[in-house]
Amino acid sequence: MNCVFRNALPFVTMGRVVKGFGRGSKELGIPTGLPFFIVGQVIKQFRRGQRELGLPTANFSEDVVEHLPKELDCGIYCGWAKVDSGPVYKMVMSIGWNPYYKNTKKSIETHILHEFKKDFYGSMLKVAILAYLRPEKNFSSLEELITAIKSDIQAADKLLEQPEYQIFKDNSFFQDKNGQNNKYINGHKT
Ligand SMILES: Cc1cc2nc3c(=O)[nH]c(=O)nc-3n(C[C@H](O)[C@H](O)[C@H](O)COP(=O)(O)O)c2cc1C
Ligand SMILES: Nc1ncnc2c1ncn2[C@@H]1O[C@H](COP(=O)(O)OP(=O)(O)O)[C@@H](O)[C@H]1O
Ligand SMILES: [Mg+2]
Repeated sequence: MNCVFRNALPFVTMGRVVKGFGRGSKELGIPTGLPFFIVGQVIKQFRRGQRELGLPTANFSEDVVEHLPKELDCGIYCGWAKVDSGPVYKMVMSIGWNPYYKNTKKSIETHILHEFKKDFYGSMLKVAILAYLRPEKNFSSLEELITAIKSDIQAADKLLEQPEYQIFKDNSFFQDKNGQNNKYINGHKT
């Protein structure tokens, strides 16, 4: 299974920019290049999400992090996510160094707005990153970090209800064909 995913990675492709995505602006310091689609394997990290924050984050493998295009700056984002061939759910995502924990490696972590019955390490995670919420920050307490993440979740929950974000839920990127996405393979239409 590992091998199948590794052969398919990195899988990072850019999609069509639709009306309402005039957010990317160098003057405002907001990243351009959205929406962004990523698929990769979920790996084990520090387990702080579940154990310390009560907010698990599915972390992408190192190959995905290494091949992330420069256009996608560090920060907090939201969009849609799908685990293996499951349903598409809302998600919030952190891309960066987790300044509160002073990580030495960059990570891409997705918290899915759904209660899963069990962990899904090793699964294939697909994400459509649609909107930038804020830069990553340091906090003086764990409670402040948790409050900030909960506020991101609320903001994402509301934002993703808007029609220009809803359409991505049905994007062909998320559709399975023989267990694989055959429409885009490593950025090439098939
Ligand atoms: C929506 C969201 C926002 C986050 N914002 C920050 C942040 O501003 N600063 C920070 O240090 N970490 C931030 N994080 C990352 C958490 O610190 C991280 O998810 C936690 O350390 C779990 O890491 P682990 O998966 O390696 O166990 C954020 C995570 C999410 C999901
Ligand atoms: N709603 C969810 N969103 C993201 N991951 C979840 C969710 N529910 C359960 N998980 C599981 O929790 C794991 C992440 O927990 P976390 O404490 O962040 O550990 P790690 O440091 O290994 O990423 C995910 O890899 C996944 O298997
Ligand atoms: Mg995590």
